[in-house]
Amino acid sequence: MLNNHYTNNQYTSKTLMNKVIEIEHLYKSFGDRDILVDANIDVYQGENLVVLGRSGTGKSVLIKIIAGLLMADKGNVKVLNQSLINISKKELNALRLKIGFSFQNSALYDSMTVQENLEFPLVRNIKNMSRKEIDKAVHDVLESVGLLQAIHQMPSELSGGQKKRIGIARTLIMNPEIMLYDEPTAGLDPITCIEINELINEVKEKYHTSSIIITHDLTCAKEVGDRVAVLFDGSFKFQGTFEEVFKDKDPRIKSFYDYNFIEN
Ligand SMILES: Nc1ncnc2c1ncn2[C@@H]1O[C@H](COP(=O)(O)OP(=O)(O)OP(=O)(O)O)[C@@H](O)[C@H]1O
Repeated sequence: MLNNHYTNNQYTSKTLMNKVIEIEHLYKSFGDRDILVDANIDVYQGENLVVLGRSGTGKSVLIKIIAGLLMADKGNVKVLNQSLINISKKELNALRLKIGFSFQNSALYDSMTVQENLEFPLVRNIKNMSRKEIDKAVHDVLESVGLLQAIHQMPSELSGGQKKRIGIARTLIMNPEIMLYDEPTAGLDPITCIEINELINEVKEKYHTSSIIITHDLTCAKEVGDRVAVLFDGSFKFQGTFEEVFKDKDPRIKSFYDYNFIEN
């Protein structure tokens, strides 16, 4: 595991310097269903932004747009100072290398060992790496996620939490500037959730990433979120620190809280 000493929710004005993701007046519909309707949100360098919202409100759609996997209908989306509107395929491919996407299901290749899964993005995207360099990168990233011992295992031999770690490692091996986590603690037991929350904070510290974390888990939101933004009816209605947002007496916030049993 990483060995660092930081305080969660360390959120200072120093963080609020550079915007790494800028979303202005974003619209996205599927057929006649409006999913994102004038959504506005920024992510600042070095912060963990947690996005909360009920099922089907468009949280995954939002991060897929940021990762260039879906196109916006309207609005401005800028990632690392690059506008995604009218971006060329070549520019998008280059940008995607700087974005790590941790999928809900970890998205590992079942027929490959952990080592092969981790090598895959390197071999595919970086030419001229020597065997020694690849081995070192795999070793280092596995050490970072605390799973060096799993290097020769198949995904089917891993627990849900271990798969999640390897999925995160596979994105970290590319040294991304931005991490997008889609429900990183979904389906995990409470202890493993705590470990994944710690890992998300450790990744931020060690890899200097800026991240969006989508979750329904308010403990996760509280532990990893420098800032929290809540999506309702297609746009962000509440933003602030966890404490600021959940101090709000708005019934929409209260109903969210009532379904999560955490200490205030
Ligand atoms: N490619 C697509 N084509 C058509 N509809 C889609 C597509 N992607 C998402 N949707 C719809 O958009 C809506 C928002 O989906 P999204 O996956 O973003 O929800 P979510 O907020 O992440 O929900 P959950 O918390 O349950 O994961 C859903 O109704 C979904 O069915």
